[in-house]
Amino acid sequence: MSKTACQILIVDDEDDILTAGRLLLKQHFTSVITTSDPYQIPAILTEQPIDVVLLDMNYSAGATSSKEGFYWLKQVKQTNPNVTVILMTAYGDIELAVRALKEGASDFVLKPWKNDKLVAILKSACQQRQQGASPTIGQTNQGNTFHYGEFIGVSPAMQRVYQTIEKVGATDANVLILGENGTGKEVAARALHQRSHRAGNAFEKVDLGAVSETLFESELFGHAKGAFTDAKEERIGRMEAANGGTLFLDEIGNLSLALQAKLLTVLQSRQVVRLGTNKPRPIDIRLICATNMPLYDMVRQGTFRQDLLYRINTVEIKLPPLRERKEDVRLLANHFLKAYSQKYNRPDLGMNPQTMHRLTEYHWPGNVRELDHAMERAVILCDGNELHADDFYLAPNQSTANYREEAAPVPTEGDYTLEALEKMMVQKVLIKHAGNITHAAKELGITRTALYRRIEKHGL
Ligand SMILES: Nc1ncnc2c1ncn2[C@@H]1O[C@H](COP(=O)(O)OP(=O)(O)OP(=O)(O)O)[C@@H](O)[C@H]1O
Repeated sequence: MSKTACQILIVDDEDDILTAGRLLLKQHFTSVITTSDPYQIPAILTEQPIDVVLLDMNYSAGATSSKEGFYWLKQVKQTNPNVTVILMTAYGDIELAVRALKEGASDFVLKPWKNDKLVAILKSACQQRQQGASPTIGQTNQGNTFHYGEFIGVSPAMQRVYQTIEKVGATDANVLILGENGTGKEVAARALHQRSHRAGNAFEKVDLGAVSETLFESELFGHAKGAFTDAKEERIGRMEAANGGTLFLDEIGNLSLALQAKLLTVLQSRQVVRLGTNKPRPIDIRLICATNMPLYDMVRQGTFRQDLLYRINTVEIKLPPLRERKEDVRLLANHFLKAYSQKYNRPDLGMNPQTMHRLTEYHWPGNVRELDHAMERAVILCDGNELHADDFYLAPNQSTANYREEAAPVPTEGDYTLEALEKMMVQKVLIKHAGNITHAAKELGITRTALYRRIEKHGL
């Protein structure tokens, strides 16, 4: 096995860790130096061409605050800003590790480490040093497509998303995913779950925008038989169903203040009480929340509880809108074109450069979901073997362009079919809520999925 050309320094006060690390890493890297005395760090870095420092966060006996780790991280960066630092931290230190990443560490490993994982992290760090750039995650040479799990995209903004998912996926940290509709928040939540030790257990998604105020408690916490009129059977709630796994609360920004208080109580106590009972039941869940609403503004306006926000946002992932990553539009368009030409048996279908240009310039208010649906519709409706911009029915670029009032065809007498009326109603409500799917669906009394289906059906 050829070794990676890389000089690694391990700093830890426990000799056992140093020995285990040295024995493991010497098999994979050209040079491994160890020290149990962090005060030696500046001298070693000055005398030796160290590429990567694997640094423990606590040194004094019994210390757990990680203060020393931050101090030594700063010393390493001051002595040689180009050295890559990987921190070693105990399992519960996730918040500190996140802070360390902000302060210049490149990555962290949980102690006790898994040999394969540690070697992979260090190999990637060494490669990064050699290339002088941050590594791209999940790059595969499949034509001109770039995959990271289910995600497609090469833009720097998406690279940052992949890197954060890699770093926090394996932990139990609560994650808040922010982004417009259709940017991939659920894809990100599933990717986090798949990378966690909970991957073999449930991934329970609750769309809080679709749960009514009255059903919230029985849906989330469960109920006993007879707890209310329709409670014919005992039922466990979604929180208990997620036990041992991940609970994904989508559209958390839609919760009323009263329900926010109820949710917070459960998250703080880590216990649920089924409606109609008084027995608390412990829950072990990893919490991921998502919303397209401006939670920080809502806290300022008093419509979202600050204490709840701080409980759910240990790590934040922001999914960028598609219009801000034009390079990804190209990749996604090619990906969907390939998928739908296969699905609809149109193997000769192609797209000219002008059409691709129009797609990259379009503002995609519905983001990746809209591009996906637009491509499917274009593949189905296109007459020849070349897709044209007209096949996509792109509205002029403006934020609510898809739902402009003048575009709403008012049914004329004799045209009062249910279909026509439904289309008019959906369009009117979308206009009223400036294209906000959650609000429009709520007003129409249907789920967001049902609304998306109707938007598709009526070509809105
Ligand atoms: N980067 C991406 N690559 C490939 N497919 C993507 C990407 N982002 C999103 N998608 C696809 O777009 C659709 C919408 O994604 P998803 O449901 O995760 O978005 P969302 O942000 O949760 O939307 P909403 O806020 O409306 O619930 C899905 O079909 C998903 O697979």
